[in-house]
Amino acid sequence: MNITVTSARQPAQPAATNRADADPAPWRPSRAEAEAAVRTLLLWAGDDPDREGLLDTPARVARAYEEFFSGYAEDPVELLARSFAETDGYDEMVVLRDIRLESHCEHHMVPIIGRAHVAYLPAGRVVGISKLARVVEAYARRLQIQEKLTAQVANSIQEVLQPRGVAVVIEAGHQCMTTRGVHKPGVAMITSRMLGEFRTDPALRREFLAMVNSGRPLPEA
Ligand SMILES: Nc1nc2c(ncn2[C@@H]2O[C@H](COP(=O)(O)OP(=O)(O)OP(=O)(O)O)[C@@H](O)[C@H]2O)c(=O)[nH]1
Ligand SMILES: [Zn+2]
Repeated sequence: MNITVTSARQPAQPAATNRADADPAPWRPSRAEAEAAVRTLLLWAGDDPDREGLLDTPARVARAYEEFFSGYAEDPVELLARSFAETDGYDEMVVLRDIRLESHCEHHMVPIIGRAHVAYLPAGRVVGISKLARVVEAYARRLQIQEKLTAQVANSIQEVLQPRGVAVVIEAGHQCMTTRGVHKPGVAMITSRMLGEFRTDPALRREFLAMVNSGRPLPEA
């Protein structure tokens, strides 16, 4: 594998620099520095990073982190920018239920696994449904707390698509509560963010919640 070693502090280039929810890092270490940090953690855990089984582990962990945290390079505004107006006046709720969610808790950097349900009430334009799942993914693949993740997904859809309302429910298990700390398996954290008509109209909110039928067992981690 080719590793480019650079000691220069590179300014991070978060995609959404114009947005209030952007999380700009002041600089990013090089790949080699990231791998060296993993080596330090292996030593600190009590193992030998030079034994055969661990030789490639720093590089593997760096690659895994690239995947886990690829959301920093995604711009949800861009993802939602393409919308369609030819809907013959469709103005009922559009619901995407059971979007698998894989995120990492910002306190312990361990997985948050669950599902998201996203709905909006079109005001003229609709968006490709995969884009709603991509927005969930763009925010989930960052270090998160569930409340912020839920708000970010709803806010970005509202801001870009400007529908009559947006509803987001996220149900997830936090491995920082199951594999460490308080050790309580089977606990689901449920968060919701209702905007526009979903916030002001209780019947609409009930209709959405009935459709998503939250509370079923969470997906396996
Ligand atoms: N509100 C909220 N809390 C979270 C989320 N993910 C993890 N937490 C909690 O964040 C808290 C961090 O608390 P601290 O006391 O600073 O950390 P800690 O000593 O590791 O806490 P314990 O997990 O209780 O062992 C814990 O209570 C976690 O359960 C989340 O998405 N939202
Ligand atoms: Zn945690």
